[in-house]
Amino acid sequence: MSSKNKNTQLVSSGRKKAYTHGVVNPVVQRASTIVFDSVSELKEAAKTRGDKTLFYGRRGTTTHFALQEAITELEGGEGCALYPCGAAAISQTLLSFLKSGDHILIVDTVYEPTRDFCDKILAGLGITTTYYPPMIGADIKEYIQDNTKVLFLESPGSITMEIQDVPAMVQVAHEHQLMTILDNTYGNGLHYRPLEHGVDISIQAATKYIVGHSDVMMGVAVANKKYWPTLREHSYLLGQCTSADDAYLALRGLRTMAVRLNQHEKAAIEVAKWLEQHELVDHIRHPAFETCPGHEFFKRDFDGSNGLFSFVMKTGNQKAIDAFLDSLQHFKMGFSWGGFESLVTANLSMKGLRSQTGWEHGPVIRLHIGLENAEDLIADLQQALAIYE
Ligand SMILES: Cc1ncc(COP(=O)(O)O)c(CNNC(=O)CNC(=O)c2ccccc2[N+](=O)[O-])c1O
Repeated sequence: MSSKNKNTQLVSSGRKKAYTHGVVNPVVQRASTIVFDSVSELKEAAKTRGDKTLFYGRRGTTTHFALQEAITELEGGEGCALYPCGAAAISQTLLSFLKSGDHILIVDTVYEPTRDFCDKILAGLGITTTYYPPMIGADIKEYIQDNTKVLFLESPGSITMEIQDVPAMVQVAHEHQLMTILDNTYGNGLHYRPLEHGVDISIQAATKYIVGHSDVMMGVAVANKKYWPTLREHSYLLGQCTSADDAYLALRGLRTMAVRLNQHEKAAIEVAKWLEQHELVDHIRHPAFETCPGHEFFKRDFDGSNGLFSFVMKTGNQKAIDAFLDSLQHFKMGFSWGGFESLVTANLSMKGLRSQTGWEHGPVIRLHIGLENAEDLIADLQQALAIYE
């Protein structure tokens, strides 16, 4: 389904009368205990307790069911599991399908806490990880071992924004009976739907664009028909649940996600174009720009971009970076993105963030372009770059 049709879907999905009781939004149904009036009623509920049936708080309530339905439709899957944050969605999804002795392939540009989870938790469970270069494509087959179970992708990659050739890699993975999981926080279901490209499970930090207001932590994982039953049951056994209030706020964010993303995309391209011509900037790492590795795959596979991109300075040192960051007024330093506010993070190098790919460029500055006026953001960058040396 194209993104423009998705606009209507984002307004109408998850609004069954059973969830809304006749008003526009779902009710906020907070619960631990669900009570039953008879043994037969309890037995009936137990039969479908994992499938949007009121049974126990940990299985969710109608508020959760409404959000799960909407995100399942957004990503085009069989079912959606909810988690307390994006990192939990990643770690608990991996734990749902791996056992000691297994081996996994993780893209080298993966979000750093995902790397830490693999190196510090999975390794301790006897699960080994190999990181692969993001642009490897079908040559991923060279990395597959007899005990490899999962190919994990994140496209674009964190901070350096490389877009992967997902269909080519997924084809090789499936030829070798691997499960494929993709961190789709950037693609958000509106601009990229991994399951349409053969991926088995799409994960998002709903914390970002789905919630869209920097006030809820949440993760979501949408699986296809083959993997949904296991994901649903194992996320339950791992005790993964979220509050009805957060589910309500995430669904509320979803309703305006298309409109917000239009503005994020428009302003980010305007700011990136201004930075592209700046004498201190080496190149732009925005998927919609030819200077971003994998731009050809973005053009082929994505329906749009958002407020997140990086740019690379020709030169710089920590002192210059710190002075640049401190002088910014509208761009705030903070560990997240996808809300209405503009944010900035900077890395002098990619040391410690990559193990398979070098970084032969200058400092990387990552921006999240919020909903402020683009001219104001450009003026802010202009004055901060003026003192950069
Ligand atoms: C692609 C992707 N996938 C998962 C998550 C985690 O989501 P969560 O924050 O809801 O757990 C995120 C979180 N995004 N946050 C950021 O990128 C901000 N930077 C960090 O969180 C970060 C980066 C490097 C090292 C440590 C951190 N950190 O704050 O933990 C993500 O970008």
